This record gives sequence, C-alpha cells and structure tokens, in this order.
Amino acid sequence: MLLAIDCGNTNTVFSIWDGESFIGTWRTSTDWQRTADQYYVWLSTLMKFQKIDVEITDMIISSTVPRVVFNLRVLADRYFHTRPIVVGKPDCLLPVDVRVDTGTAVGPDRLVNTVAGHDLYGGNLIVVDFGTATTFDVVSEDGAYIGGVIAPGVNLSLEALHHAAAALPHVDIAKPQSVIGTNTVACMQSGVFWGYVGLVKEICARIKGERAREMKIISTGGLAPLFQQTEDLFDEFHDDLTMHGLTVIHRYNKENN
Ligand SMILES: Nc1ncnc2c1ncn2[C@@H]1O[C@H](COP(=O)(O)OP(=O)(O)OP(=O)(O)O)[C@@H](O)[C@H]1O
Ligand SMILES: CC(C)(CO)[C@@H](O)C(=O)NCCC(=O)O
Ligand SMILES: [K+]
Repeated sequence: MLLAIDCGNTNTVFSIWDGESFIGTWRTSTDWQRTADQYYVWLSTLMKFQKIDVEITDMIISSTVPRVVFNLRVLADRYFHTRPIVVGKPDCLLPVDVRVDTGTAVGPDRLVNTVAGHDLYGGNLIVVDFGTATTFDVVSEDGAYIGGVIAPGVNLSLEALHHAAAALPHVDIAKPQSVIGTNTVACMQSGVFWGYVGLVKEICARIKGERAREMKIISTGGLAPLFQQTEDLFDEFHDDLTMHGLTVIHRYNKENN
C-alpha cells in the first residue's frame, strides 16, 4: 500500500492510498528535526487507533522543505523497506512537461497540483493553492506547467501585520461582516479577506488575458472554501488535490520506470 506524504512549509500530511481511496489521513506540523523514529511512533499509533492494519510497501514524497526529506527517507528505509519516490528529483518521472526558465526549481507541490489538475480537469487550468504561500499554477492545453504566481499566504499576511506593528494583535482569518471595520480585528480581517478576494480575481483575470483564452480555475487548500463562500472565484474546489496528484505520479513511475 502507498504512503503519500505532502510536506509544506507549515504542515505535513500523511495519507494511505489503497489503490482506490485514501483509508487514513493525518496531519502534523512540519519540523525538519523530527526523526524517522518519531514519525514511525506517531504514524503507527494513529494507524492502530483507527484500526488500519496494512503493510506499507511504497512511499512518495513531495516536500517544499528540502531538509525534511532526509528523515523521511530513513523512515522509508528503516520501517517500510522501500525506496521513496521524491517529486522533483531527477529519477522521479512526471507525466507532464515543465516549461520554465532554465535553473528554476519549481516547488514540488506546484508540480503535483499541476499533474492532479490535469488528471481531473484536463488542460487550460489555473490551480490556486492556499497554503503557507498562495500559489497559482498555470496549466497549458496539454497539461504542462508553464509558470504561475506566488503571493503571500493568508495567514502569513495576518502574521506579518501582527509582527511588524506593535498595536496589531494576532488575528485568525474570517469573513468580516462589512468592509469598513469598526474595531482593530475587523479592520485587519477586512484588509486581508477583501484584499485577497481582489488579488485572486485580478490575477486570474490577467492570466486569462495573457493566455487569451478561457481557463478553468481550480482551488485547493484549507482556506479556499472561506473565499468561495462569498464570491464565485473558482470553478471547482478539490480538498486533497495534492494527495491525488501524488497517487497519479506514483502510478506513472511504477508503469514507466
Ligand atoms: N476557517 C479557517 N480559519 C483559519 N485557518 C483555517 C481555516 N480553515 C482552514 N484553516 C487552516 O488551513 C490550513 C490548511 O491549509 P493547507 O494544508 O492547505 O496549508 P498549510 O498546511 O497551512 O500550508 P503548507 O501546505 O504550505 O504547509 C490548516 O492549517 C488550518 O489551520
Ligand atoms: C511557493 C511554495 C513555498 C508554496 O508551497 C513552494 O511551491 C516553493 O517553495 N516553491 C519554489 C519556487 C517556485 O515554485 O518557483
Ligand atoms: K499545501
């Protein structure tokens, strides 16, 4: 059975794929110092708790934090006796082209989202992922990653205000009642929430303009539904787009390597 790991700058998600569906998904904070033994204790405890008694034979990793890959490789080797596929490494094949400036190391999460988007929704896509950063991946007619946009993440923007200004508190994102805030928290939420709605609309419109064609907008990540509540920003929302992409890339490598 496949263990797929999506390691972002904030959170790391582990999912077990039985070939048809994910039978377990667990989330932990990303910490490059966590050892293989710690991962194993954590994972096996949660598996036992959910009565998931399966043998992990395969592993695939997407990591935006290069340092964590070492310990995840040790986990694969020591506990599952397998060699993981690591997205972005030369020996990991991708079912789509990557057309960017030479020397650019595209984030593996963006490559995985491109593959997943193409697999589920075809070509001419904008994939928007609300993680630590908010990324827009532009997918061509034939499914290639042809570039995109990186914007500061929603929570990162709120944290930046809190850190830089002595009188601004820590605030969680929420949809404000109105645009005009009548207290500090409401003012901050308004700036980030409505600023973000504008950012998403403007960037998608300009991408479509530059490409001179209609494109489908796909969203993923924890905060996408919050924005979709208000405005019709996205054509589709997919909760675990990155995990889906990892299963597609795993299958492609099994068939072609
Ligand atoms: N309504 C909400 N308000 C605040 N945070 C939310 C809300 N809904 C989801 N989240 C947050 O969204 C996050 C899930 O997002 P996601 O997994 O896409 O990115 P991440 O883990 O923050 O970033 P990365 O993948 O870059 O590490 C969770 O950490 C969760 O706390
Ligand atoms: C932009 C992030 C941080 C989003 O997770 C990640 O995809 C990344 O580190 N990318 C590297 C740079 C690039 O994608 O062009
Ligand atoms: K993510």
